[in-house]
Amino acid sequence: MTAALALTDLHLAYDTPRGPHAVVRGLNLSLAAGRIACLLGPSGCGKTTVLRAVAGFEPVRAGEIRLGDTLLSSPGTHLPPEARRVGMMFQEYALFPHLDAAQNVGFGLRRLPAQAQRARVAELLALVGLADAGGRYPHELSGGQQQRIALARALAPEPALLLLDEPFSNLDGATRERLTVEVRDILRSAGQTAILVTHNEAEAHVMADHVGTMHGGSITHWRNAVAEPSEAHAQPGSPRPWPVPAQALEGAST
Ligand SMILES: Nc1ncnc2c1ncn2[C@@H]1O[C@H](COP(=O)(O)OP(=O)(O)OP(=O)(O)O)[C@@H](O)[C@H]1O
Repeated sequence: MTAALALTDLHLAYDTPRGPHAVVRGLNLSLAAGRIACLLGPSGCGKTTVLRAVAGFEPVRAGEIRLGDTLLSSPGTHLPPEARRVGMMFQEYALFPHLDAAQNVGFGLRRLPAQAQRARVAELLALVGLADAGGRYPHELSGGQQQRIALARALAPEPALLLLDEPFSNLDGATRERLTVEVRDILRSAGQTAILVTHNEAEAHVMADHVGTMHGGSITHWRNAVAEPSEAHAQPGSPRPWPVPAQALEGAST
């Protein structure tokens, strides 16, 4: 089940031979279940570090990270990555080359009975528009198709939160634009809470409900994105109304 995310007065730092290097200083972010936020900001401002901390790869120096009712991280708490129900789709998060598309998608489902696994894999392949590609190996797929399989793999275990770090940056311009819209519609139809990191402002506004700009270790601006309603979003029963009313601002910054 998708869940709300809250980062409260978050402080993150790397240990270096010269002492701790503070990267994130007092960052606050609040994202309702089913919403997509995007973090924008200059290179080196700490966007990836925030995602790494949410995924459980970096400890928290101060503040806390909560997903739904679960405290994921605080100075005294660190849930391991595999216990967080956080999925990841990263640019460099390549598919396993020796597994076909269906096996890649099913990778995180090995605890399910075989029949349930097969059904879930088929559902995910259909969701990303590659129902017939299950038997193909990564090298037989285009870059855009590989990223769609990577998205299916990330969504398969039904993460409460999905993190996307520059997922389209290896793709050519046209594929990138098309996939941005496709991925947005898939996430919205799944009602998936997600955070996207990108350098591309246009991409941020197409993908996200909220755009946070990072500077100096915190989010200095948080605004609702303005984009055309997607078809998926316009369906009756869609998890969220569109457009998001301007007054529904739900993130804050310090
Ligand atoms: N393992 C590490 N050890 C020490 N410093 C690090 C480490 N990883 C990142 N940093 C530093 O932390 C800061 C934030 O890095 P981060 O990768 O989060 O930035 P970013 O905003 O994602 O950048 P980009 O947009 O270029 O990917 C940078 O100054 C970087 O040099």
